[in-house]
Amino acid sequence: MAIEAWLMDESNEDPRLPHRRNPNKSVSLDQLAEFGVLYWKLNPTIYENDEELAKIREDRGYNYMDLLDLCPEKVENYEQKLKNFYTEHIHQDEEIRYCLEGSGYFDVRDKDDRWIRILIKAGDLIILPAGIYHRFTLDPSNYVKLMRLFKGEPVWTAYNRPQEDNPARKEYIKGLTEKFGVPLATH
Ligand SMILES: CSCCC(=O)C(=O)O
Ligand SMILES: [Fe+2]
Repeated sequence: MAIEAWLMDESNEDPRLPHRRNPNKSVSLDQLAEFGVLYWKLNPTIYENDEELAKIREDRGYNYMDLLDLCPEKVENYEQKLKNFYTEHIHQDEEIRYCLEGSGYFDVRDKDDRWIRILIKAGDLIILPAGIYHRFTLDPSNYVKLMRLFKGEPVWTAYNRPQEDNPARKEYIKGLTEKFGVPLATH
């Protein structure tokens, strides 16, 4: 099964609920790729010895790797971290996450500034481009184990919205504008 993504509804209910529209408006891999979100399906049970993963890491220069086991026993300041993850932000580098166990939601803004919700399950590797507004939440399963990849010394700094003067944001918007040739909602 490929990745599953959909346009979010507008309700303010618990973020961990699916927040699908009625009827559901699904978003395809091709649509995600159009605004720079990339995806691979891998076999999470062999991650320590996976040639496909090794190839992606080599091709894209991801020499850094660590594991994030997102549960209260293993993460310092668990509640605060979750809160920060769900605060809309960008980074100056790509965000690369590979789900090894559990599940969760990455929300990204599309080119029209609407939230797209992406369900991440074991085996899903996702790359968010530098400068894209996004956030993360656990789902009702309440658990995820993620591999974090990075090119060079890792920088996890999150810049909360608004970031329209941030060079990474400007670069991202420039790419979108060249592709779609339309003014974007920016604020
Ligand atoms: C739990 S990883 C995803 C959260 C996030 O956006 C980040 O770490 O910057
Ligand atoms: Fe992030």
